[in-house]
Amino acid sequence: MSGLAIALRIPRRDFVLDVDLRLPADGITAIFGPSGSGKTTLLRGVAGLERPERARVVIGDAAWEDSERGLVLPTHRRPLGYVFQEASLFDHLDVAGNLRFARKRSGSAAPLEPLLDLLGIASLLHRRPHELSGGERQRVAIARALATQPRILLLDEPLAAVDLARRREILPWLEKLRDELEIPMLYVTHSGDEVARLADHLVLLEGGRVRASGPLAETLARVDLAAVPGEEAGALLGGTLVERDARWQLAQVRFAGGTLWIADPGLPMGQAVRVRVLARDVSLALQPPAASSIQNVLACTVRAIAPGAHPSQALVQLACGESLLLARVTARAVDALGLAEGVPVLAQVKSAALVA
Ligand SMILES: Nc1ncnc2c1ncn2[C@@H]1O[C@H](COP(=O)(O)OP(=O)(O)OP(=O)(O)O)[C@@H](O)[C@H]1O
Repeated sequence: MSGLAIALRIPRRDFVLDVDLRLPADGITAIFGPSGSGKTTLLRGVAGLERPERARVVIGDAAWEDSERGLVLPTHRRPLGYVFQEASLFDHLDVAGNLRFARKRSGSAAPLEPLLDLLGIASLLHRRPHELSGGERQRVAIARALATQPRILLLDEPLAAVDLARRREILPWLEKLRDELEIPMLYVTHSGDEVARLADHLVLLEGGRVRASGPLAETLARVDLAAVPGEEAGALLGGTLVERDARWQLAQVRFAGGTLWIADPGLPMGQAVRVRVLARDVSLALQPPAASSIQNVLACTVRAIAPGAHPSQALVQLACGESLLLARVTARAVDALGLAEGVPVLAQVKSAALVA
C-alpha cells in the first residue's frame, strides 16, 4: 500500500489544527506534542469525527475524504480501529464476546486466533473486563479494534491510564504489533520514552501545526528542534547486540556507523535494540584520547552546529557512518576546536542506555 496523506484544517474558537502530512504505510507514527497541540483532534479528523473546513484523508489507495471532490465517508464506513486511554469494553460480555461483537459488526469473517496470539490474550477469553488488569484490558481493546480488520489503527495515549509496571508489561506487545502488523498505526503520546521505544516515524505538533515530521532517528537528531519539547536532546541509534563481555557485564551494540558498549541488558545476542545517547553525554575531541575512562569513541564528521539552550552552549550534529549523534558542548569549545561542517571529530560517548 502506498503511504498515508492526511491534510486537515479544523478551526475551533481559539485553536486551528492545520496539518498536511505524508506518512508511511506501515509501522508506528508517533504523534507527539504538548497538551492542547491538537493530537487528539488529528486522530478524530482521520476518523471522520470532526467537521474540517478542508480535508484530504487518503489511506493507501482508499480516499476517505477529499473536500475538493466533495467526498466525505462517514466514520462507520472508514475501516479503522480506535483505541482510547481507557479501554471501553462491554462489561456484560466476556473477552470472547467483546471480540466476536466487533468482528460481527464490521462484517469481518477473519478468524480470531491469530489476534489472540498476537496480543497474548488466549487465556483471558472467558474473563469479564472488570476481571482484567489495566494492561490486559488495553491488549483486549487493541485486539477488539483489530478484529474489525481495519486499514489503520489509531491509538490515543493507550498507556496513559496504565501504571508503570503494567506499561512495562504491555510495551513488548506494542513492539510486536509494530513489527508484525501490516497496517499503519498513529500513536498519540506525551511520553518521550514511548516515542523512543515504539515509533518509526515522528510527527511533532505545536499549536495545531506540524513542527516536524520525519523518520524517528533523523528527526530526534535535528539540531534546529534542539529537543523534543520536554525531553532532553539526544540521538537514537538502532542496532543489534553482537558481543558480550561477561567479566565486566557489558554488551556491544553494532549500529550503522560503529559499535557501542552498554550495560549488559541480559538479552540474547542478535537481538535488535534501540540505544539512546543524550547530547550532554557526548564530548568531542580532534585526537584520540591518550588515557581516558571513556570506552566508546566513534569517528564522526560534523554535520551542523546550532546554538544551545543557553548562549554559552552549542548543539553539534554528527554523522557517524550512516547514523546521527548529537553532542552538547560549550560555544567556546566549538571555537577552540575549530568545529565547522565537514570537520572530522572523535565523539566520546560517556553513557548510552538501552531504550526499555
Ligand atoms: N470539543 C471541543 N470544542 C472546542 N474546543 C476543543 C474541543 N476539544 C478540544 N478543543 C480544543 O482544541 C485544542 C486541541 O485539543 P486536542 O485535544 O486535540 O489536544 P491534544 O494535543 O490531544 O491535548 P492533550 O495532550 O491534552 O490530550 C485545545 O485547545 C482544546 O482546548
